[in-house]
Amino acid sequence: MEKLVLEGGIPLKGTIRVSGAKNSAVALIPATILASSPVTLEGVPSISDVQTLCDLLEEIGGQVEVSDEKIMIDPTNMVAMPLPSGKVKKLRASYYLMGAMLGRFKQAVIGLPGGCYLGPRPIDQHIKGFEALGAKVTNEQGAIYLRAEELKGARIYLDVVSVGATINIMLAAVLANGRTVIENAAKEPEIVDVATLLTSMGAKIKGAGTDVIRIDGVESLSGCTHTIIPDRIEAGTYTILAAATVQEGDKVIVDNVIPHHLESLIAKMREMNIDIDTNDDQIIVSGSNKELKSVDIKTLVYPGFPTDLQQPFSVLLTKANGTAVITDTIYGARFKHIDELRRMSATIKVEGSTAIISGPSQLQGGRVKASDLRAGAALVIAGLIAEGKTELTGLEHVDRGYEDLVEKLLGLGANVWRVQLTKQEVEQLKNA
Ligand SMILES: CC(=O)N[C@H]1[C@@H](OP(=O)(O)OP(=O)(O)OC[C@H]2O[C@@H](n3ccc(=O)[nH]c3=O)[C@H](O)[C@@H]2O)O[C@H](CO)[C@@H](O)[C@@H]1O
Ligand SMILES: C=C(OP(=O)(O)O)C(=O)O
Repeated sequence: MEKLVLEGGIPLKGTIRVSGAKNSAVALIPATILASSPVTLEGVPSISDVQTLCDLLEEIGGQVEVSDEKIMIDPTNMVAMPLPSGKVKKLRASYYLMGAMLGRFKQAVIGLPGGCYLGPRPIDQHIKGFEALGAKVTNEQGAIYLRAEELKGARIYLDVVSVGATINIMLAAVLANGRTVIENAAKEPEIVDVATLLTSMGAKIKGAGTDVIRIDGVESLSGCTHTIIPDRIEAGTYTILAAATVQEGDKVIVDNVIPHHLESLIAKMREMNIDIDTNDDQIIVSGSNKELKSVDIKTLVYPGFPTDLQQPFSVLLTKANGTAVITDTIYGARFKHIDELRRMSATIKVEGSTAIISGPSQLQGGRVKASDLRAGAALVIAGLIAEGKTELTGLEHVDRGYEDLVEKLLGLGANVWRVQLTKQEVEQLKNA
């Protein structure tokens, strides 16, 4: 086990490159199960969620070859092996094995997923979709059993706009007989990315990126090559980090971005008085002497402000003048990082699904722990703007979603390093 040590207060500048999107990669990898020949994915981030999914595909007989941001997956010899526990609990996106295996084998046994604990994260809409397509679905001792004689296209209205349910139903429907219509579908860019891969494999999908998706089932799907979109959440994290650390006269360039994916964030940052420009594939944050203004944010489904950037953004708000109100309408309990920020001297109150930040305050370095992935990202930013040193544990969460974090931060001039925890520190963490 390791901790990340961050020296606070160093102004950052230069260029930071964004990797392929975690939330696309973790859906595209299971989607390859549906093909009858090898699929190559390009721009795959080297993060632990990707590694875990590749291991799971190997467990069911897939052949996976990884080289330099490229993964070749040969699904030819895959079988409907049950995956009731073990690695499936390490990540949220293992739920995509349900849709993909049901689609290909008409049966699957998959353990309930893990991932960030953000309050309850039900999968009832995924199951409603599978059942509408003709599957019998049961939950037996923490594993979901799915079985269908035949999958038949259906009209499915999602009661909640869900990224996971939209993608999972697409995966199950592409090889079903007839037409499936998903109404009230999620519109996140990752859904479009998955639809693009499936279409290259031969699927017939219309409307991905809108709230009605139509899928006409086909007989079979074949291999192809697909390049993953850039990670808008990683890009947003570094844009926030840039605004928090760049000094007057300097710039931070966040490279390999689709700026359109981050319009809600960019608009809020401009409201705060941050100098921010975009070109085709970069976001440029320039340092200035302008006072940062507090803004309120409310997380919403895409294209609204992403819940995954709420925690990093809360750190930037501790530097702003005035009172900021953050409301998370997607995950009302996504505030575990706030206790740690308070420990670092931030003035923040949490009331229900709202956090109220009074700024500005100068954060102080300290020992803090990441409770989940974006809490970890938030605390990295906090450590970089704090006075003194910060030691961050819980890195297994951060490693799920940020490729080469230390190297990328060093590239901007930060002083950060990873250190092995002592036995005593490991004990202290276990007892905390
Ligand atoms: C691997 C992945 O892509 N994870 C992302 C995905 O998670 P995930 O796909 O799990 O999130 P959803 O979009 O499904 O969740 C949105 C909301 O719907 C609720 N819900 C969802 C499904 C369901 O069957 N029933 C139900 O009630 C959830 O509790 C939540 O309140 O989208 C979230 C919202 O943008 C992001 O924070 C996660 O980073
Ligand atoms: C919540 C997240 O991930 P997951 O759904 O994989 O837990 C995230 O990426 O912020």
